[in-house]
Amino acid sequence: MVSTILLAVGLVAGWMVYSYISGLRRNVQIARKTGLPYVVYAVHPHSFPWQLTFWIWLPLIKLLPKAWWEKPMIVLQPDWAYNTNQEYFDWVGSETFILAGPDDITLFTENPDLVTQMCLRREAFPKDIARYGVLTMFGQNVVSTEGAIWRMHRKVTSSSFNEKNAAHTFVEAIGQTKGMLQYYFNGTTENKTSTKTIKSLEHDTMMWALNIIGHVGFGLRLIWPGQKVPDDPKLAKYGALDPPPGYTMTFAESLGGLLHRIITILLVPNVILKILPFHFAREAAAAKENYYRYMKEFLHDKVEQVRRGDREQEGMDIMGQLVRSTYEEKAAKSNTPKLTDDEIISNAFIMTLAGHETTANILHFTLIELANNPASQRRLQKDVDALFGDSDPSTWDYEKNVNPLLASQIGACINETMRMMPPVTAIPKIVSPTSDQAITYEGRRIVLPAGLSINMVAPAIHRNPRWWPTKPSERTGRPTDLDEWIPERWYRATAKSSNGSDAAEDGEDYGGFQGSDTSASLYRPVRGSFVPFSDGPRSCLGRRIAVVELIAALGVIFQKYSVELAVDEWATDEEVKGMSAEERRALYAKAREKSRATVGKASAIITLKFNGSGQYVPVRLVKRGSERFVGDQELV
Ligand code: HEM
Repeated sequence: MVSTILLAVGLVAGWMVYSYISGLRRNVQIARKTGLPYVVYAVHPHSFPWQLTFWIWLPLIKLLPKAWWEKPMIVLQPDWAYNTNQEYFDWVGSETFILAGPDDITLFTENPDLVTQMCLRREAFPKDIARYGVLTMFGQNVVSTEGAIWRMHRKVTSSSFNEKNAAHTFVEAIGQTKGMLQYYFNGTTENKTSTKTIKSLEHDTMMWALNIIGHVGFGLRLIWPGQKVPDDPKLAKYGALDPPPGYTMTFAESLGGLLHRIITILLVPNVILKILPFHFAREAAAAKENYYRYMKEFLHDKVEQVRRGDREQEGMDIMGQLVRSTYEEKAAKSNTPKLTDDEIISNAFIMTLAGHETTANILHFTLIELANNPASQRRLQKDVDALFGDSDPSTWDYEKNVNPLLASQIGACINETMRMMPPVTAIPKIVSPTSDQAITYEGRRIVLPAGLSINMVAPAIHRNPRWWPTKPSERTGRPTDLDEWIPERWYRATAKSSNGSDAAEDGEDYGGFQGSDTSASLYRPVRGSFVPFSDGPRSCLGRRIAVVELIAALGVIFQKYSVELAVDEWATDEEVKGMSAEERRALYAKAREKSRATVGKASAIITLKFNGSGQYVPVRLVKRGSERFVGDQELV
């Protein structure tokens, strides 16, 4: 008996060693055959065992002499792309390389030409949808599918993304930003010169973006604390600040909980989560149950509305579009593939998620960076004054103002935040599983094997000094200023030379906004070197909506207010009042140093943010003219 067990254990161990060695050999051969630079690792950073246990191994590896691990270990760390940017590519000495491990092999690139080829040739380089399993908890959707199924999801979802709805979004974003200001100033912005210290900016910008997409996308009226709940009982259910009867969470809480615990929810079935003796597990299960129930009822109401032939008068009515594609009489009778109820809910979920977290992160980081960079903030206010003067934001006209806003310091700041902190840090593609694909790289023809994983490393692409105009940093003395948030770089002249990409669009209309992501009056990056929204057929469907929300919010906030870092950690308000200019300058420098360090610790769980890690940058909104720090040109 014992010998049988020993034999079985020996066989399993032998098989594991054999698979490990043969897997590693095979992947190294594949990497070598491409002719691209490659690195070999005993463990692949994307492998499941490593992702689960890296926190045990990394400190142990660090016990070895630093020279052995310092550079090679970069790529094994989560968020290396954001935390170390160019460093690993510099160490490998190439803008593109292959990492071969025993159980996986991936091509990493920060080369704009390659990025463009891979984004535009959708069938040759489809999306690596296996990486999006996390977003399919309710069913398949436009983000998580490929091929013919994706076309069906895209066709149904894209029709709402037009300029009429962008204009509607502009108005709603103005209203929600006013709501946020009222909330910060406890109901009245009239006589107060400053808010209290705000520690919840990440949460509040999420709420701002959720309220906008909730209304524009789904016709829901989500509100700020202190605002009136809508009279319509159906709408009141989603906007309520306390859970309505039959629910244990508000709609916003259920979505927030779902996003906060998304990995737990994906890995552990709800029946188990519910019986686990941990608060976070029960909270995760409750969030999923509550959200699913809200959406089921919402779906049910929409189906009834569609059957009655009613249509929303304004807004994108994303749920209506989804429901009509399946339930409208004509669609119901046809034999074309249709979305199931769970796929409708899944698409609604993904639109809500994609439509709020990303945009919120950009507003959050832009506000922090404007507080860190008072001169840039003053320039932004000058542009807002020139565009709008004292006029009431409710009278601002979308068509007249959208291009001037995008061409102003507001556009420059948004671009700069998306360059430095792209919400989606890794854009995953794969070489078509059915055939090898040739690419042109640095003038050479390279053949990539079918099925190879590809990772486009957005933060590195955005900071690559070969493709971005740069100069030595005035602040740090480093040879490039690309690791610093400097919106003024967007006023540099656009270089005539391109990266010579010969990749062409396939000419098909995949819906959504067709124009450029950045203003023609600002610096135009080489194609493929600025991809916060990706590029080509699978690029972001909501990019116009996102940018419109952001320009509206920054316009409204900075017309009347400035944003400053709070310094409570070092000095009371009374102490600040008594300080000399020199002392205030030193104090603000300390706050800026801490703020920059905190922003540097952001991590990418779905999108780049603080991810509930307890980190925050404290700020205050101050009426213009009453600033303690940022209004003083001599100071900063
Ligand atoms: C600053 C804000 C935003 C950023 C940086 C951003 C970024 C991105 C990126 C990089 C992708 C491609 C992901 C990939 O290929 O793996 C994407 C896809 C997508 N985004 Fe956004 N996004 C933003 C806002 C929005 C908004 C507001 C919406 C909707 C209201 C939205 C809806 C979508 C959808 C539906 C897709 C999938 C498109 C497809 O695969 O056909 N996004 N986004």
